[in-house]
Amino acid sequence: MNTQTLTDAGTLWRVAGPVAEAIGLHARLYDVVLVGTAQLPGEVIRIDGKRCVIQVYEDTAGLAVGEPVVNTGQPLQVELGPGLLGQILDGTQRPLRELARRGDDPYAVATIARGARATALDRERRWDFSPAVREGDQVGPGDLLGTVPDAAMAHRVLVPPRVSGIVRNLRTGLLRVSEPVATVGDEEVAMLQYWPVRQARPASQRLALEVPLVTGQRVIDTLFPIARGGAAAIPGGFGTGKTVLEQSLAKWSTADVVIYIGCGERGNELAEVLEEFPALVDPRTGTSLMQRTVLIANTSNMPVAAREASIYTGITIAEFFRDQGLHVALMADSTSRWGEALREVSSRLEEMPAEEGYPAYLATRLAEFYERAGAVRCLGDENRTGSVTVIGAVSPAGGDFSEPITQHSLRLAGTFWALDTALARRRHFPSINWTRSYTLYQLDGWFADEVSADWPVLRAWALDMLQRETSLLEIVQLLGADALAAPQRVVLTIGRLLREDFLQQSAFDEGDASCSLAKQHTMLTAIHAAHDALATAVERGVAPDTASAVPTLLEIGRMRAWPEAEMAQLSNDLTARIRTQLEELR
Ligand SMILES: Nc1ncnc2c1ncn2[C@@H]1O[C@H](COP(=O)(O)OP(=O)(O)OP(=O)(O)O)[C@@H](O)[C@H]1O
Repeated sequence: MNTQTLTDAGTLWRVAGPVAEAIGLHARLYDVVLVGTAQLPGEVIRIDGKRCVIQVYEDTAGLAVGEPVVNTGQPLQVELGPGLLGQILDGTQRPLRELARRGDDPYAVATIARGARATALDRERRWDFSPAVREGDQVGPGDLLGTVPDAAMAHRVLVPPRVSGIVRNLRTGLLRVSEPVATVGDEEVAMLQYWPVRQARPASQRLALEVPLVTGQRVIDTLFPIARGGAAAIPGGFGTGKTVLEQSLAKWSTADVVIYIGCGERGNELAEVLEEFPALVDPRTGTSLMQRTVLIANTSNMPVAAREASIYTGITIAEFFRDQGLHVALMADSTSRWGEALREVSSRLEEMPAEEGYPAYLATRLAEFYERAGAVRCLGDENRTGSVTVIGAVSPAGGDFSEPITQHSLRLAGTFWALDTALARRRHFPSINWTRSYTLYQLDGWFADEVSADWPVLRAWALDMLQRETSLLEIVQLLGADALAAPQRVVLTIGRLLREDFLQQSAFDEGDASCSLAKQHTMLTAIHAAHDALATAVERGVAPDTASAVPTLLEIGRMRAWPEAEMAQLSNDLTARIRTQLEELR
């Protein structure tokens, strides 16, 4: 290619939906360019000889051939620093509240003016910087320079990757994000740092995934736990409870920071998320959950290219908090809408479609996203560890799990929580199907050490009971309950107790929206003891229906309301009464 005829400013040649082409532009792949007189930001996604193909992050209506296209020479990057927590951003990190405020409507997400500019981090706000080093100290990538209070936490200001040297010109006190806090080697280091979104941030070591992200949801923690730093896929059809589940996870899981990417939901649905999320109360602090949340919002009526970028923007911000030694939970709702954006851009590029019209690189792109989940030892001498756990909702059309996004997510995520339309219709929530879901994370050791030595045995027992119940119910449907032997009828009774009294958990029940691991263990122990007593009675010849009808068994349904402090006592007491009642039967 003759680069001599190309310059940093080219000319618009063709526009098709979110895709534009420029000629005469000297650019590298993934450079950010400003398109047209309106200076709409876009990213070079293909270079064909002298033509640059650009995906544009804003509505391209009104662009005309011949308008200028200017290369910024930078890849798509995000601003990182204090002030991110509590923000609502779009896929290219524009602060929506700030932009909407100028238009006076806080939820007028879709009407933000084209080409509107605002930086993600406020340039005027001052932060109280307390240094943790002294001038003359030698520092390297990831070392702590100092902290500033941000929302409810101390935000660590770290030496950026690839920077090292002697600390000079160290400052203290009130500073703006762009003002240097120190010079390290030859580089001025400010709180504000940039990072290209399509590149994973470095860490010193990836760690094995041995600790769960505790969620407070019984079906998850007990049956299908997710590792801190792991990835989960939540496929579910319309109305199966994806949003409620993701909100419960945001609220109750043991994550320090939550990144929520609302990806291409309908405009009004997202408005609901924007209204609901700030109203969620953080159970740890009693203040708004937004204090430790960053919301990234992209509605279907916003440009598709920005939606494509949003998951990379989100995961880069997540890695930034991970590098500070924090545990981050990133939720994407939903990756299907993101995949649709990819499909639309690809079809405009006239690429050869693969499965269901998605581009052939769908699997690679999804993998690039999921692979950025992980637990790491961070750069720096503080011996910090941090993690990013990715939870991706998938909304397959018609609840069909054989479609490409569900199938690829399944291969990439270690945990699969399959939401079930039939369960949701029966109001069984969370509607996680226990026969189709699974976890590949080996966390039994952690639960045995931290909760109770018999946790793995109880968990395996519960899974087995539920599976046996499912097979037996199929027989009952075909042949009726009379076809079952007495011990099989016991399995049906216990399976029902497990489903109704253990797995069901309403997100709207104040006392039960979250359940501690100790309580989960106590509840399961009580059901297990009830099983043993019931099986013994039936072995002695008591009719299964008579045994299953003892009134104390019904009390198992009240366990979820037991106060934490009294549950051990209440459980021992109930178990003893169940045994006595069953022993008295003849
Ligand atoms: N854990 C839960 N506890 C109690 N009720 C729930 C729970 N999960 C879902 N529901 C009920 O199901 C309804 C639908 O849930 P939700 O809006 O999360 O579904 P969705 O899968 O996100 O739907 P959509 O496909 O429209 O995005 C809720 O309004 C609520 O009534």
